[in-house]
Amino acid sequence: MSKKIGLFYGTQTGKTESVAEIIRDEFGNNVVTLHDISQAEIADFDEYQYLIIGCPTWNIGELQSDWEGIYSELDDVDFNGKVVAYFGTGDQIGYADNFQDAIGILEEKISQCGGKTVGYWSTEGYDFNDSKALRNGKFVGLALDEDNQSDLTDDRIKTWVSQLKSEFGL
Ligand SMILES: Cc1cc2nc3c(=O)[nH]c(=O)nc-3n(C[C@H](O)[C@H](O)[C@H](O)COP(=O)(O)O)c2cc1C
Repeated sequence: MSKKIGLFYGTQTGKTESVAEIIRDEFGNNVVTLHDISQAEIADFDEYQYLIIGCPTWNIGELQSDWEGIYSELDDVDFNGKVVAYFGTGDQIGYADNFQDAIGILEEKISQCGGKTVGYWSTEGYDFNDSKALRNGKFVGLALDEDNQSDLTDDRIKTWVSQLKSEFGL
């Protein structure tokens, strides 16, 4: 696996960061480089053809604050030719009407800027009312719920990373 993948995540209380590390380790072979979006610059996206974007949903349907801060600058990034996967952490019980909204918001923007989305994920096994992260009945990326279903996280990551290896063509 010689291709490089940049994983850009934001986190408020550390859950999305922990998940990012598990995803990196699951890929193995040092293919994934982590970037905390609070430390990253927009030019860092240019380094990669393959991207993984991680964002928790905060404040009832909002982006995590560091992603919020960089959101308008995403318009200046040329995502054409880039293959992009998304994962989020959220709380399907506490925020059932806005579960995982953040990855839906980011995917909409990045695909408008040319990114090709991969890594769609079934809604089977979740219980929520609504989400901006839905596309044709699927989540736009891996939906994790550390608040209510942390016991499922490792298996979900294993399955999704295996799917991504194939979709990235690694
Ligand atoms: C005030 C507050 C608002 C939240 N809003 C949402 C929400 O709208 N949708 C959702 O799915 N999760 C929501 N969550 C849950 C967080 O997204 C979840 O705990 C997440 O794993 C936090 O990730 P982090 O530790 O990386 O910041 C909210 C949590 C809090 C405390």
